[in-house]
Order: sequence, then C-alpha cells, then structure tokens
Amino acid sequence: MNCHKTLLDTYAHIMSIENKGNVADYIPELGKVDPEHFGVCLTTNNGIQYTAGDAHIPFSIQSIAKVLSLSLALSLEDTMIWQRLDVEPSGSAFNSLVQLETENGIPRNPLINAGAIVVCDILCTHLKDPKKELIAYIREVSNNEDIQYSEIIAQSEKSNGYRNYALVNFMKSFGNIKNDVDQMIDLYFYLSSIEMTCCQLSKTFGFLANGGKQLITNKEILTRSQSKRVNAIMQTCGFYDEAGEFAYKVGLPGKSGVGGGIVAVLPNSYSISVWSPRLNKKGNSYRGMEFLELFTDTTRETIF
Ligand SMILES: NC(=O)CC[C@H](N)C(=O)O
Repeated sequence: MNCHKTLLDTYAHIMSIENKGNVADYIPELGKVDPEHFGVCLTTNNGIQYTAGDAHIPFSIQSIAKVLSLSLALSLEDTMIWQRLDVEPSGSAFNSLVQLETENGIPRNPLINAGAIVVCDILCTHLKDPKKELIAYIREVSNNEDIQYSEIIAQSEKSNGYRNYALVNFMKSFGNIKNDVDQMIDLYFYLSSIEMTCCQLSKTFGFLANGGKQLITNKEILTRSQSKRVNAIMQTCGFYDEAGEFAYKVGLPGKSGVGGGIVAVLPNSYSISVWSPRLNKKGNSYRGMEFLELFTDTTRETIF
C-alpha cells in the first residue's frame, strides 16, 4: 500500500464532498477561524511525514492537549492519580456536569473537561510555576521549542468559561480540587490554548505509537505500560459521547478538540492528525471523522 497516495486520494475525496457542521464559537476567538481549512499529516514511527492541504498552519489544539497533561501527571504520580479520577467513558458531553453530583465529584475520565481540570489541579500541586513547566514539558515531548500557547484564545475562553468555572467549583465542594480555583483554572485555559500544526501534532503524538518513547530519539516519555493505558483511555474516552462512533468508524485510539483537530495513532506504525474546524453536533471535526474513516477503511490497518 502506497501510504502517501492513499492519504492524497482520501484527502481529494473528502474535499469533493460537502463540508458540514459549524465552527465552535462559544469561545469567541475560535469562531474567527476560516472554517474551510483542511490539513492532514501522517508521521510514521521512523519519522517520515506525509502531508496534504493545510498541514503547516498552526491551530488551537484545545482538548487534544488533555492527553499531554495526563501524560505529565502520570509521570509525576503514576497510578496515584486514579484516586481522584476514573477511567470509564462518560457517554456525555465534554463539558457535562450531571455525573459529578452522583459520583461525588470524581470525574469519569481525564479527557472530559472535569477530568482535565482535576489533572491541572494535580499539576499545580507538583509544579512551582505550572504554566511555564507545562509548556516546557509539551515542548520536550514535541521535541520542538517553538510550540506556543495563545494568550488571546486563553483569555477569550477565560472570559466566557462559565461552565468550566461551575465544574471546578462543584468539584471543590466535594474536596476534589486542592489548589486555589483561580490559579488552577487558569492553567486549564492555557492548556486548551496550545497551538500546533498538523505536522507538529502528529509528530508529538508519535510516542503513543511507539510504546511511550519519542520518535527518533527514543527518549522515554511514558513507560510502555503507561502508554498502553493512555491509548486505552483515548480509545474509550477520546471523543466524549461519540467515542463509540469513532471506534466503530475509525478503529484507532484518538483524541479530538473543539478547534477542529483530531489525532489518532496506530500503535507500532504511525500517528496521524487532521484539522478541519467545522464540528459535528458532538463537538468533533466533521471532516476529521470522515477522513479517518475512509483512510483506515482503505489502508485496512486498524487495531481491530
Ligand atoms: N472539547 C474541547 O476541545 C473543549 C475544550 C475547551 N477548552 C473547553 O473547555 O470547553
């Protein structure tokens, strides 16, 4: 199978069909992005990259960054983090409050907003300068000193982040937030505002296709066992109430963000990212899902 040709053919086909859905505008700055951007990059485990379209334009990776904050928390506390978080799919929207009440402020998993906020709280307990140390970690995982936050997007989300403030205060009432609410929610907004291109994103996630080791350098980002677990969480929880649909259609562990990005990995083979800002009703990239479904159907390589 010629991987680059399949990628280009799939891209051309998805380009030729109607682009459905809407750009996320509950974060006003995100609503300003051109909805027709469409980029793809596949990075093989030996570091070769195949691209199509807008693969070199930076975009807001939003919830995709939750996988990186989770990785850092696992490196710091390993399985201790599971005292404050679960690993079950939520079956509800990424910003839902409903389960928290009956489940005593313990989020279902680290990839919904409530769970990622608890992860940020864990990081605030360990890090002296959380924002600085978190971006330093992400640059280290990416092997790229150019990775940036967007101050404008972080501020835009902060001034409209009523639900996330509700989530953090609700969990604080159950004793599952240890740090100052304002300080730690700030870290969450900064985490969400990280920007990467498709090429940077797929290269960054290469460690999850490579048993926890960074591509090329072989530096250990996570142990093999931790990497297996993060992939399992992406598989079951990476797309919120559409995690089943993504597993059914695409058959790879992955993670989406409301900026329109999706990253997915085929363990021992490659990591792929797609960016297209129009989102379906569940908050996942419409073209991203369509692209990956057709791509894995054509290559016939999935984990199933
Ligand atoms: N699904 C997402 O990408 C959501 C992230 C966004 N920063 C929020 O908290 O609402």
